[in-house]
Amino acid sequence: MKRIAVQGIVGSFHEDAAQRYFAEDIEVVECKSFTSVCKLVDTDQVDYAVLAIENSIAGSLLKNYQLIRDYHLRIIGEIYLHIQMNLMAVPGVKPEDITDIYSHPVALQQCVEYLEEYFPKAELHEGMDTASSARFISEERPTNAAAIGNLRSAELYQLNILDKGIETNKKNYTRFLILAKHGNHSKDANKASLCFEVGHFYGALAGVLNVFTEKEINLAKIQSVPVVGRPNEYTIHVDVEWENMENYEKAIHQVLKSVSSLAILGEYKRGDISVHDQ
Ligand SMILES: O=C(O)C(=O)C[C@]1(C(=O)O)C=C[C@@H](O)C=C1
Repeated sequence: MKRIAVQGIVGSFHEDAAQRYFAEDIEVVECKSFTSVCKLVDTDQVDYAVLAIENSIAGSLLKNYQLIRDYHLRIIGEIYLHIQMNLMAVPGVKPEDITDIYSHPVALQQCVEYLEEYFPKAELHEGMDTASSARFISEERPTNAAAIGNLRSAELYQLNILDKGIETNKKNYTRFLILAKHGNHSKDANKASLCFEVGHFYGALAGVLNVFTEKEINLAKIQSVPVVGRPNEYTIHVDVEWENMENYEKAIHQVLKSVSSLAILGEYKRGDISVHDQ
């Protein structure tokens, strides 16, 4: 059985992403941090890891870009999940009783408008993940606190749903990457994640991006990530998609001539944003 590391516990969105991506019996290895998730892959203690990389409301998880590079991990796939957030508490607790709310920081960010409108005075507590926040509420049984998470965690930890769909925007999607220690060349790859650095002179980045245009490669995402210890310097991460693999290979060949370093983090089959709606 494949062993998959995720940050958080059973009932978290990461666990859900792992179950849906592999769609077979898997052993989920619960971790306390994104760093320990990456360490487990690096030291061969798990086969794969699932790592959130961006959310359509909260934006990119920059630290995770850095971790993938630091641990030299390979991206072998991706999955998008439609994220719905819910307010939950132990039975008997009413919205007017709530003074404290627990969840993952990214989940809290996704509900900021709702929290400002309905719970402007509540103290927000950042937990390891949404599911452990739900479990905490379930174990401690506070009469003045609630957690934010998915419906599955409410069910698993026997909490009452006080409000459903509290995220700021209903089109709330998180993209998760599937990571391994070694990449495999996938024949049905139609997307790649690359990173590179360019010099500080005019047109340096535009020159690289133009290569993709010329070769009819779609630039799906561009993200600059600070180089730690070198202020004002960035690694440029791009996700590119193609119809014709040959065009992609030619583009890479060309790009190599104008960047100071290029790493292909992974070539994989692109995930479908609408498939895994809750
Ligand atoms: O807290 C969880 O349940 C998670 O899986 C973490 C996480 C994240 O890291 O962004 C995953 C998906 C949602 O965007 C909210 C939180």
